[in-house]
Amino acid sequence: MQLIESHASFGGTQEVWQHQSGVLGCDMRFGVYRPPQAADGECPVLYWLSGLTCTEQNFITKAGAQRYAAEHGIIIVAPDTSPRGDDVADADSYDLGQGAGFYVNASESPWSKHYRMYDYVVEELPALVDAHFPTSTARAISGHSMGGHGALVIALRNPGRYRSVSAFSPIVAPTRVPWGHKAFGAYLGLDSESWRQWDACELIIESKPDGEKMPLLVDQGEADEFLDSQLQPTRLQAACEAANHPLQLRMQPGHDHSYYFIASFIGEHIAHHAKALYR
Ligand SMILES: N[C@@H](CCC(=O)N[C@@H](CS)C(=O)NCC(=O)O)C(=O)O
Repeated sequence: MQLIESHASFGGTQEVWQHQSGVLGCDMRFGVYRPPQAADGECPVLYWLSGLTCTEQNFITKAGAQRYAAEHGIIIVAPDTSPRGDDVADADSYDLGQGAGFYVNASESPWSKHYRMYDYVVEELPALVDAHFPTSTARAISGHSMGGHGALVIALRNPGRYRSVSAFSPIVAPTRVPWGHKAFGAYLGLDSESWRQWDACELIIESKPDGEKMPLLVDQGEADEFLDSQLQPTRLQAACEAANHPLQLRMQPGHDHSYYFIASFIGEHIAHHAKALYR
């Protein structure tokens, strides 16, 4: 592991680390905010998954999360959004290939060689983080847009692994919208039956009545340019109602899809996670 950046921030440090990922078969970078409390003992970890076109930089430079992570004593880990490198498959468009890993394990050539972001976020990255940073066993997960989809799917598929989950403007039903059709068609193949295990709404509808029902906190801007075409949060509302799954969906007037929206509510999300992480 190599330290790429370190900046003092709110009594802690915002760091960027690089490592060789065995799961993805390439070098990967991730941000780690180390709150002041981590100097004296173990802290819980919030994993943040960013959206299309992002690297590990977008969240750490734009969300303003450090102030709240320092206040609550939470380590925040923010990985890149796909495998990277000249020998990693890519596409010309912003919504497929590098910067658009969709937090799935690809089964189709040429993507299957490197695109295993689900295994990276669920297995390899937490093991690495736990080995190198003063983490407690308590974990939470959140994300934005494609990363909101990732956070919801990862939490729903791994009962007991996370204490809380939240999302900003998530792609709640990728099997039913253009971004998902394009990415899943490429990464998972044309048999859409295999897509359903990567769709938050499908996972909720298919969940066992007596399984874990972790409450979902979702913020969505009403002026989001992708609201009707790609995000469609009413699908999540309907799935949660049908399956009796607790959901707090907050429609936020005037807000768009950008990090200005995330910065406006990240403090409330971190407070929400802190309650579960320090319960
Ligand atoms: N219109 C955008 C679509 C991509 C987009 O809005 N990405 C969101 C996540 S889905 C984002 O976080 N962008 C980076 C940023 O705002 O810093 C583009 O073509 O770049």
